[in-house]
Amino acid sequence: MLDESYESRIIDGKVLAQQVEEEVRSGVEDLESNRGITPGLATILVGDDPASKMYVRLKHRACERVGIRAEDFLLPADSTQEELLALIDSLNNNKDVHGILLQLPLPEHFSPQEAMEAISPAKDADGFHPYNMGKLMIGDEGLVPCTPHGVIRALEEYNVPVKGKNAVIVGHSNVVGKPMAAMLLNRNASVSVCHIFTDDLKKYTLGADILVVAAGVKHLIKADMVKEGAVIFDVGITKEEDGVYGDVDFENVIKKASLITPVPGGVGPLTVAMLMKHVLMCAEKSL
Ligand SMILES: Nc1nc(=O)c2c([nH]1)NC[C@@H]1CN(c3ccc(C(=O)N[C@@H](CCC(=O)O)C(=O)O)cc3)C=[N+]21
Repeated sequence: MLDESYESRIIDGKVLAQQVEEEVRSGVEDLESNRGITPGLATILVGDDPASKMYVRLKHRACERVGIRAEDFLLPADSTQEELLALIDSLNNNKDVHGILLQLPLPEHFSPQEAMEAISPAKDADGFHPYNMGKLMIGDEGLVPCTPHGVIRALEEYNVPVKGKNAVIVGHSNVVGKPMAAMLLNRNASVSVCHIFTDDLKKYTLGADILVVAAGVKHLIKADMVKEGAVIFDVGITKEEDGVYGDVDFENVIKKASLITPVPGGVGPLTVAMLMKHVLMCAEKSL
């Protein structure tokens, strides 16, 4: 079991998420009393993948907690790209819908890129639209992807210095790795992005003051791969019969880390809380 002297090193994502949700709830109340607007999120789920259904449910429950109106749109797995685009178009034109979340992944025969581009950039609560991604790249952070935004929020809450620090990201996905790199660069970290083709991962991770791991490989990061005092964010989730595992060998790595997120209860809840913040932002900017 975990030595209790390490407990203060754990970044509790649930506590941070509660704090963010509290801010959102009060923002929602202000918007309602000042402008008579109740923020609304439309979620689109295509097919009935159990994990995706679970994630959408988590988001709906968060909406309930903060007072955002959530509407659930379900399309059968065998519906067409055209039907999906028609739904997105109707939601783009719906004044009561301020944020649109298209749950990923989509079934094989869809083009997720085309669908995400069809979402109005102003309603892009996920921050996945190329327009919002482009703004992020030039340092104008508005609607940014929720998971990296949550990591930045945690760094701020814990007063972790970023400027001039070595930040290493493992994973170069469009949803986590690439936007995370941009957000850390915007804060003047020296950023390295590693991925599946990196030939000596340890060479990079050993130099990391801030390490963000989003590879989706259970316990990829071992204690001998991290620097003493590193701040570590574990974005991976691997579900097995006996439990949920992160990309970091938490029990051993915590002995070297100064701060570390657990799985579950780390980056996941924070991601959902940032989504709530983004829906509020969309509603505040709506006409
Ligand atoms: N358009 C889109 N936006 C997303 O934000 C998005 C998506 N598609 N597709 C799937 C991923 C996954 N994702 C998670 C959200 C919360 C937890 C979360 O809160 N997990 C809990 C429970 C973990 C468990 O028991 O499974 C935790 O980590 O403590 C996890 C994963 C959002 N995603």
